[in-house]
Amino acid sequence: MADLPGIVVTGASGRMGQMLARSIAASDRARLVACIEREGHPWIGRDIGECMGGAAMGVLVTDDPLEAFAKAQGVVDFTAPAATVGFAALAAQARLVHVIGTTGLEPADLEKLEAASRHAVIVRAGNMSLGVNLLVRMTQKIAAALDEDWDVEVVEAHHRMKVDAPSGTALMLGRAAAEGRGISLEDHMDSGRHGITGARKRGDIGFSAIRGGDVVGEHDVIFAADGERVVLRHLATDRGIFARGALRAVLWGQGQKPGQYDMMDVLGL
Ligand SMILES: NC(=O)C1=CN([C@@H]2O[C@H](COP(=O)(O)OP(=O)(O)OC[C@H]3O[C@@H](n4cnc5c(N)ncnc54)[C@H](O)[C@@H]3O)[C@@H](O)[C@H]2O)C=CC1
Ligand SMILES: O=C(O)C1=N[C@H](C(=O)O)C[C@H](O)C1
Repeated sequence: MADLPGIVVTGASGRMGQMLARSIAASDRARLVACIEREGHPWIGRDIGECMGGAAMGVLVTDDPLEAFAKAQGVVDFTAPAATVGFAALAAQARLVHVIGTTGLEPADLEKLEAASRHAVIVRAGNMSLGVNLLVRMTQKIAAALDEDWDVEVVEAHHRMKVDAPSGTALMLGRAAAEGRGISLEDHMDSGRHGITGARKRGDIGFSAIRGGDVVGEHDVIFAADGERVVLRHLATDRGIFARGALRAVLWGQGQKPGQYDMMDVLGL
């Protein structure tokens, strides 16, 4: 048991944090060694199992990442951009594998992650599920096979609490379509239409976001031509799919060379 990699979960009281803490504690391939929450959070100093309304797990929630990272080989981080950038610097110092599920990162944040990845392994993906990563590959292949007579639209739906749009997954899918077409997403992205937008620009990749209720995550990639449409769809109904991917990623990252990786590397897709 002591030989298994020790894993820290950040944002432990969150929707994903709780799912990750449960999944890692239940795994026979890793040990949950600490949970982190932000300073002042009511769970600090308490057992994570009891905080989640179950039996004690023997793992405390702390607001001190240095103390937590000192006893770990990996950290799984689904929090918020500012928190993730801070954790990346500390994980790099401690040479931990840092698995990042956080979305909504800006270019300046990505530069800081790039700097951290010179010293340690980072695995980052806007979606850690096997199904979505397969869909990304399919999107790339279909986009490569179709010309600009086929308009590409990415439509996503999430729960009412989600704070970023387009979702990380929608961006992965849009980027895959752009790569398939051999164009840059940044130059062809059409997001948040409103008012007199004018006709759709040929070759653009459109994004629409729905927010409501408790939707875990739904993504459609629509290829629309005159007279026909191809629709690729992924429906997430259980956050366990993301936790499974994240656990696989943190185990895969052990022993890899420092650098930035994604779920395509982990899954060999
Ligand atoms: N890549 C993937 O497969 C997935 C990514 N996500 C992303 O993960 C992130 C979190 O999602 P949810 O769990 O739904 O959000 P949430 O809001 O339920 O949880 C975030 C947690 O992070 C904590 N946190 C914020 N700043 C912190 C800090 N400085 N130190 C420690 N803890 C801190 C918050 O207190 C909160 O408990 C979002 O960016 C979301 O888009 C969510 C699901 C799957
Ligand atoms: O915030 C969420 O919930 C999710 N976020 C990720 C995203 O932005 O794509 C992954 C998943 O769709 C759930």
